[in-house]
Amino acid sequence: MPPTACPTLRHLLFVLNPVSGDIDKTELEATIRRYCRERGRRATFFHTSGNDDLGRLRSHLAAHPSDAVFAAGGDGTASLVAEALAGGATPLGIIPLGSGNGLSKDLGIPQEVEQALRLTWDYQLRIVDTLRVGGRFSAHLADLGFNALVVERFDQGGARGPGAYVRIATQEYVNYQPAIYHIETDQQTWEGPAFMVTIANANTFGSNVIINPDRELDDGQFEICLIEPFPNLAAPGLLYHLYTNDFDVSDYTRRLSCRRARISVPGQAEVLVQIDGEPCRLPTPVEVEIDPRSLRILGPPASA
Ligand SMILES: Nc1ncnc2c1ncn2[C@@H]1O[C@H](COP(=O)(O)OP(=O)(O)OP(=O)(O)O)[C@@H](O)[C@H]1O
Repeated sequence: MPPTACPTLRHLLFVLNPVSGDIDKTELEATIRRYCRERGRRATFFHTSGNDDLGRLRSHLAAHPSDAVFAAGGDGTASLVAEALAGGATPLGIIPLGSGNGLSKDLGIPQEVEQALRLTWDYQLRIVDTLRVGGRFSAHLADLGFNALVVERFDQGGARGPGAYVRIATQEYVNYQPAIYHIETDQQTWEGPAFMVTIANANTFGSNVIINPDRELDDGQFEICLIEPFPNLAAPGLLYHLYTNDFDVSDYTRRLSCRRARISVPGQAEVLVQIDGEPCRLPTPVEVEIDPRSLRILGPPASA
């Protein structure tokens, strides 16, 4: 018998992104249907179109309430469903199908479909913070600078997967010019050049780079994680620290913990930002604020 905090989820909506990942979605739909039927659950489906999905999903949820909504796609689909559910009582589940799947990894959600589907009946409910970055919703990580540029190029290109990301990152690194940032938080002010500026509600990118170690999705604060310009010779050491949970050890990193921040780039009226894996251009200054405990998420049970 599950604890009362985790009621049985009978009607599950799956939001499917037909173009994410390399998996046949017709077969996936049949797998989900069968899995749920065998366990006495009802599965229904909503397909994203790439056009006003947030508005369409909100209308669908208002007309057809369900006990949980699973995002079956990459980080963009997880963030879309998270935004539609934020502030409400219906929890988000994630079936990771994208290239990175950062939010699902941060939550410890299994990366294999049948294992992730276990969360339809065996889960722990988490209530996490979300962010507003320049008025846009973010559940996971947003950034300005180098990674935002790589994500934009990746988005514009046809190739998917971690290999394509690494190839683009290597090409862009050669001529990359760090910008100057002016950052005011509710705690402090910092100004200087930065290779990248990450606005982190969570810990880890889909690439497994740990940009914000030892912080929680539900700690009521976020971090601005700065990587300052570094000489080429320092790159391997820096990467090593980023992959080994040692962000603060490097000479080229610093973190600002806060609840509110304003980020400007002197001389620039707008700036490229990636938010939960999707690139966009935002007017400066970019205002960031936290919405504490605003999203319910199905994570693996503590015993998993
Ligand atoms: N039917 C569709 N046709 C074209 N694009 C779509 C469709 N549905 C969603 N999209 C677009 O897919 C993007 C989100 O993709 P998502 O992040 O879920 O998967 P992915 O890109 O494969 O994963 P990752 O970001 O991990 O590489 C959004 O830009 C969205 O507009």
